[in-house]
Amino acid sequence: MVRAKALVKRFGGFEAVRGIDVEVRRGEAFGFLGPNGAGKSSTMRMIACVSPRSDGDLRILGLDPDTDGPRIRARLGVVPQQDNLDTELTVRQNLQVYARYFGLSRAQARAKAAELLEFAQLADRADDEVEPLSGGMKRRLTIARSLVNDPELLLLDEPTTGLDPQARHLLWDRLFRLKAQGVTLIVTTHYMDEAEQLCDRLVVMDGGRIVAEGSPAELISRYSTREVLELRFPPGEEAPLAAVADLAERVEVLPDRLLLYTAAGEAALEQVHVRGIRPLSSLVRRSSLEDVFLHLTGRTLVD
Ligand SMILES: Nc1ncnc2c1ncn2[C@@H]1O[C@H](COP(=O)(O)OP(=O)(O)OP(=O)(O)O)[C@@H](O)[C@H]1O
Repeated sequence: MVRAKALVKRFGGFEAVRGIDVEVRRGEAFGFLGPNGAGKSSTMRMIACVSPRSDGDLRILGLDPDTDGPRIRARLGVVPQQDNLDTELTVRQNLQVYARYFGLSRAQARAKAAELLEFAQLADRADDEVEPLSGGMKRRLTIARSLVNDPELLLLDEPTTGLDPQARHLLWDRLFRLKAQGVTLIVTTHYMDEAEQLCDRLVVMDGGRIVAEGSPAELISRYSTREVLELRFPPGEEAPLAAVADLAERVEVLPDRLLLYTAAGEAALEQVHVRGIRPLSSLVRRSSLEDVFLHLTGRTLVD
């Protein structure tokens, strides 16, 4: 669906995307995970054919965006980072008018809007204005609108940023449904849990480069241990790093806590107690993509 080789995006002298190789296969959910400024949106905009590449090779659906932009765009759905719904129109009209842009007849546009209202679980709000909708509803409507042309490939830039947990889960559920229908998804996100939930494969980006690639499970087993013991200490107090360093394969020091990477978190915690170390709180959890990112870059995803 997408093949990028040594893909570069420059803004003046600044390289936002610094020679990345990416391959997205039909039917998969593929993710770009990284912190703000990693180059995710810049990459997405090149794939969406709205921003030309500066260098390297890019094929979308086997076509070249430089020469075949309109043909590619006709087969894509794009959900931008900011909702750009038409607030002059009702929920239903947003879908119908957009469907007409894509060349559907009036009757086809009406039928398509009805189908997508069901999909977005907005049928009961069909004739309401857009403005009073919740953030999650607006997001679902934006996604529904991106589907009017039955796209093979759907690009979602930070689909759930700013939404509450319930709204996020509802939205993920809609995306799972699309995937089950065979739509290929490409998602950018700085939420590790979103990447873990949604993506079959992903690349971790930082500073315009890809720093790791694989399935969430592969990345976690390659770059982290099975478990993590988190120890929190009072603010301003120096964490007893030397006293715990031998209890883990690796220790990360964050401003408010120590992270001990180990296959056996409970056993390590027992030793912490045996040694008379008294953290404010402790937690044993499974490793996540956040730990992968921390290991690869020395920074947390959301600072
Ligand atoms: N139009 C532009 N002109 C100049 N610099 C830009 C432009 N768009 C993006 N950049 C810069 O390129 C870098 C990558 O930005 P990009 O938006 O691709 O990152 P991102 O990973 O999507 O981050 P975010 O999560 O904040 O959207 C940033 O340093 C950004 O300031």
